Amino acid sequence: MASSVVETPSCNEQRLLIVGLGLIGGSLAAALRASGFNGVIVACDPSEDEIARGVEMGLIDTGGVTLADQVAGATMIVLAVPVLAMESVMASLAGVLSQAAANVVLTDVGSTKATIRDCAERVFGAVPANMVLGHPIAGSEKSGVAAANPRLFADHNVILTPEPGVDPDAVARVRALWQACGANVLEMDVERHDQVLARTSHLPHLLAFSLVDTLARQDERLEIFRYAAGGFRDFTRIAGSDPVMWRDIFTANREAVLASLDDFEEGLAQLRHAIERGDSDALIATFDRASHARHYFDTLLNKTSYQAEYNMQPQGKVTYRVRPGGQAKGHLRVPGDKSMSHRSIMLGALAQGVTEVKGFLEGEDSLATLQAFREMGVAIEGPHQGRVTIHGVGMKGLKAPAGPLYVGNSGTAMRLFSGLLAGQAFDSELTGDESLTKRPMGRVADPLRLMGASIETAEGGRPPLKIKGGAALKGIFYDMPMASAQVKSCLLLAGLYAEGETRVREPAPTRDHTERMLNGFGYSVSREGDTCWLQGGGALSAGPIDVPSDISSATFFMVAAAITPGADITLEHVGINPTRIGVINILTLMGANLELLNEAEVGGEPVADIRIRYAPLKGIDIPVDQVPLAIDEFPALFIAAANAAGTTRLRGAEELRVKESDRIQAMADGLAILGVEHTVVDDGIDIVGNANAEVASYGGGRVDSLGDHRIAMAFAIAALRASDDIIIDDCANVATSFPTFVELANKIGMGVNVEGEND
Ligand SMILES: O=C(O)C1=C[C@@H](OP(=O)(O)O)[C@@H](O)[C@H](O)C1
Ligand SMILES: C=C(OP(=O)(O)O)C(=O)O
Repeated sequence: MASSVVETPSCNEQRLLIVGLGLIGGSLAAALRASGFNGVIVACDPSEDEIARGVEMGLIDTGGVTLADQVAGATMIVLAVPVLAMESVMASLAGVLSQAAANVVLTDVGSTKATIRDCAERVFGAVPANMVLGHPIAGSEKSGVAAANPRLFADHNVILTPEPGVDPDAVARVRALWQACGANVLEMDVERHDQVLARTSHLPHLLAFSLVDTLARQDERLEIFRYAAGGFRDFTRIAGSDPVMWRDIFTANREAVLASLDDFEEGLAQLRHAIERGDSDALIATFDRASHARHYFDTLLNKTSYQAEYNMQPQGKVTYRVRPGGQAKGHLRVPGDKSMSHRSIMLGALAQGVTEVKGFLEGEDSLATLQAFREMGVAIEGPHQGRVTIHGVGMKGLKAPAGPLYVGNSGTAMRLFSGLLAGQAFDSELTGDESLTKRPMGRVADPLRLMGASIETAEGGRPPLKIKGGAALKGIFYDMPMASAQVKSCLLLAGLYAEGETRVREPAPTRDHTERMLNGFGYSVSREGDTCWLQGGGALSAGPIDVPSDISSATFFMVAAAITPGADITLEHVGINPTRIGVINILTLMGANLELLNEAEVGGEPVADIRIRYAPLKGIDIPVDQVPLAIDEFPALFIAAANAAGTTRLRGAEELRVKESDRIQAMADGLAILGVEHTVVDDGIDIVGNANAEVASYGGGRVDSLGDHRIAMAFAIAALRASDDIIIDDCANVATSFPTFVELANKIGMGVNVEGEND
């Protein structure tokens, strides 16, 4: 991997004047000095002692107490005085500014921006074109120049809030000033800045001041402080901050702080009420939500979350570089089934009682579903190593979420949620990531409307979905135009809330986890032939759920073994529900050596260990009735086809075009790069395989997964039989369904390297 040297941007001001030599002003001087700044640094402060200390510490060249004496020749002036002193300092400055350099730029470090903009307007008539308001988000409970710290701004954010008419060159120079101190510089408008800061900084300071003051006023204060341990210390460190500065901030940012205090008081009142009532579910729900949010915040800070990675690298620039060849050997347990993981949370939340789930998939898709229920007031503990405890709220116990529910990359979640939310008393909105935003939702919105739901979609029936609460749903008979378990499940979930019977006919069998799990929760779902139905108005009762390993994830290793001479892989405890085993049937038809061992039934779902050893494959016409039973497995099966003797033909698979990507085209594009002969048709593809075990089946090259997890993993497996490296772009989404894929791939003897954008 190439290493990259990041150079610290330099600040080229000739003479910097810092007005107010406290912690921030002093640290700015210290940071500039440490960066090798070549200009002169002067300071003005009402305290002669502070100036003398600044000189003695080597932070400033010179300084004094009168602004008029310091301003001559300044190319940049930084106002680092308390917020409420800002206006008088600006007024003094206005009188002497003509002595500064002709190209002087003014900036400030005030923690509130609307008041400072108002001061500038009063003093100068308007914010001058050479004035860039700014705020370094860094501080310390210490004050005074003696506490100056050259690293105070390193890796911290500095928010600039330039007015629309400000000179872009002035903005660039202030940006360079802070970048030289190691800060990340952002821009936003004044109002947004003040709201954000009220919530993230001012409110926590207010609470810390208040808590310490309340305790300190109680009689046994000495006793209390003597015993005060970690919790008190962690929560109240910032109560030691400069009182004058904070008085000024709360005076200046009054409106935004009061609004955030209102929200906080409401939350606190709810907690108080829960404690009074002894409502342990409400307490767990709040604490779990907060604890999860706090951990998520940590992953954002440490940049370990897929979401963070994805947000910070908008093109999802995680690349796999997979070495050609390698082995496929070992015993593996792939993570829990994604379809069942979503459903376990949904039904557990609506049940009476506590549902214990084991084997839950800790992938981004099912975690997003879990979080969405927390946002609707459901107490959920975990996941801890696949274990989740859901404190069901009953069919009518969900609460209106505070904002849109974000379901990430998951079509399953959005479609199942739409049915479930159509039956609620409250309005809701469903949003997702960029890929999900392109997927068709008319297939659920249309039949839900027939049931009486009121749903708005974006143009072309795409997300977001806005669902009106309080609709009186009526059961319908729906003859599905496509074989989709998501549409069927959506309607069954809406049917729980509908009057009468909801019946769904499917044109071909699709996965039946919703029906099985509803039955497992004591809610009767009937089936006759291709039609299933339920009566609305019943209740669910909680019970344990054992989620088996996901056959869709296991597929990548089944194909790995099927194409690699000498391979022998056993996949443990895999779900082999008859509506999911298309991949087993298709690989067997192609000649794969595949055995099911230790067959058993857990929680209403059949499971087995799957052992697969290398045997030469042959091309086949894939039976059309197997298509819905293997719908997510085709990207991997295309790689099997590329290694089989002769042609494999797939038809009747137009649904592949509306998954996380157009999977027919995405695979065809990648196969073309590897040099695999193929022909694309509307509803399928013909792939001509190379099946000589002695030589590689195709070349290497760089393919684009288009952010689709299954495309990424399919091409990774393909490398086992390639002649050269396969480099796969845009792989961050593998974390949605199979977070441990790379680890397991390397465990069986493949060589997958994960490269980030800067490698
Ligand atoms: O119901 C489910 O959990 C799923 C159904 C299938 O989608 P369709 O119903 O759109 O075929 C499948 O592709 C998806 O990964 C999961
Ligand atoms: C199609 C898939 O999932 P979803 O529809 O839930 O996004 C998949 O996992 O392959």
